[in-house]
Amino acid sequence: MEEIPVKVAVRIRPLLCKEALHNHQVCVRQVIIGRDRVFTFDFVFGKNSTQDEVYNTCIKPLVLSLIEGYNATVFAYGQTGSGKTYTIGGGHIASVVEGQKGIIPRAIQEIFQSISEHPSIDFNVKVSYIEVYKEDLRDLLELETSMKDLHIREDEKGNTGKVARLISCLH
Ligand SMILES: Nc1ncnc2c1ncn2[C@@H]1O[C@H](COP(=O)(O)OP(=O)(O)OP(=O)(O)O)[C@@H](O)[C@H]1O
Repeated sequence: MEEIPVKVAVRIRPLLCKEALHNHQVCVRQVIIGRDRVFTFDFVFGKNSTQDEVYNTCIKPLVLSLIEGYNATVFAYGQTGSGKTYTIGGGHIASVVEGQKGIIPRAIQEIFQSISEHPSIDFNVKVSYIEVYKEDLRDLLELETSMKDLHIREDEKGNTGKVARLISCLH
């Protein structure tokens, strides 16, 4: 059977304390569009799922294939407050406890671990960290100039940078 190149995972976050206090209910049951278009997903993570589980199931295989020379893209998509930043791990990374770390710090750790295990191969790691908000791009690694006019450009082969695509986070 032909392998499907795009995989979709859905993650349901737990209710926040303030939501529980206001007696909010988890509203996700099944994703249905119109009357009968029920959607299925490659992975489903419930409210008790851990960062470790999400990373090991969905991301680790991609990072390992990246080391072998394949391209990989991971992005989070969802309405505001649904848990994209938490899952991607793009918040205050340094202050996050180990088990709570999201995709970015775990992927970076794995990439450099693999590089150190392959001393005979030359690796070139480039990182860009850009927030896409509506039509605006913001360089999160250069905050002073973050409001300058940024554009995504491709080289003649259509490349935009592997790591940037691996850890891109759409808002
Ligand atoms: N799986 C989870 N377990 C525990 N808390 C979570 C989880 N996912 C999200 N949260 C919490 O829910 C809140 C909203 O999550 P987050 O900021 O990641 O949403 P977001 O989709 O990035 O929102 P925005 O688009 O507004 O930036 C945060 O307080 C976050 O810590």
